[in-house]
Amino acid sequence: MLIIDGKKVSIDLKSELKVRVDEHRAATGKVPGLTVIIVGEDPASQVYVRNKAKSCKETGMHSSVIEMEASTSEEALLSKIRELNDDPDVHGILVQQPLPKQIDEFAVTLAIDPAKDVDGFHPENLGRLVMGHLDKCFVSCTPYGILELLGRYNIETKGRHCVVVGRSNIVGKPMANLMLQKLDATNCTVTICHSATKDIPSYTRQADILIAAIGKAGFITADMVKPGAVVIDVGINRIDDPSTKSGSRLVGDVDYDGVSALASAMTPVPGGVGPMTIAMLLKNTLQSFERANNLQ
Ligand SMILES: Nc1nc(=O)c2c([nH]1)NC[C@@H]1CN(c3ccc(C(=O)N[C@@H](CCC(=O)O)C(=O)O)cc3)C=[N+]21
Ligand SMILES: [Mg+2]
Repeated sequence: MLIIDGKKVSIDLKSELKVRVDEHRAATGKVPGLTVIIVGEDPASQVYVRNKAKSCKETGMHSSVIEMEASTSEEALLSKIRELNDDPDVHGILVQQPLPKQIDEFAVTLAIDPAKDVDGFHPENLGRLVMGHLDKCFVSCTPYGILELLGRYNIETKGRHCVVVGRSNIVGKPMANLMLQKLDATNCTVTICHSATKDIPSYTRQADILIAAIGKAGFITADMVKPGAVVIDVGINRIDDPSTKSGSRLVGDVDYDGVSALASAMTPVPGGVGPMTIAMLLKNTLQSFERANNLQ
């Protein structure tokens, strides 16, 4: 079984991005800038925000983090976003989700300038993706990272059956629509399963490429997978494990030990899709900078 090493690919990709950032700095004196807004103090969110800032530094990009209190009003957040929309040194804006319940996530998504929406969540970006205008949009980072992995590992996709389990706006829907496009690492027949699907295993067992984005630890078991399938695990679930120092560990949506015995290739958790999500965020931020400065 081939382990699809997202950690390694993300390191390669970040060093490729650094070369371009260094060239831009030398030529223009400017570098791409990413601003992350975090509202409240969710510890998991803080870990991601720190990882993002660290990766920005590694690639020579500028990063700033704006921390707002959990009680922040929607209007205060929207006004901060408008300020960043107008700031020419900010090329990417990311508002960490989930947001506190007094704030409407969709209103926030709509407020971000689509040209700075490096998450690819704005309907203009998701709409362009669905219509296949990928050169003019931002592709949401997790699906984009999975595409990059399939491409770099030369996974055969054309005409094969891709089953996506999960229909979120940030993973399942963009992922399924990408796999439908006529590109090198896509061009699949696509099925989407979700919480109301009757008999999910009857679909997953038909998958040549199975993408699990359910948010439930170990949901995909060996009996649900066709021998030889390529299995992509998007899940990031922290579960209790008294045998570890921290008392918990990260597992995916796929039962790794069972499924790895019959899959032909598989992403691990951690070290699979997660690090690629961050690398693609930086790639999108660089792309935004290049568009803003007519460097493409
Ligand atoms: N507006 C917005 N955009 C996001 O992209 C976004 C978000 N909100 N909210 C939270 C989720 C989650 N997310 C992750 C990114 C990287 C890892 C990652 O690097 N994971 C490492 C391990 C990290 C660890 O050890 O905790 C891995 O899988 O190997 C995980 C999770 C981005 N998210
Ligand atoms: Mg879902």
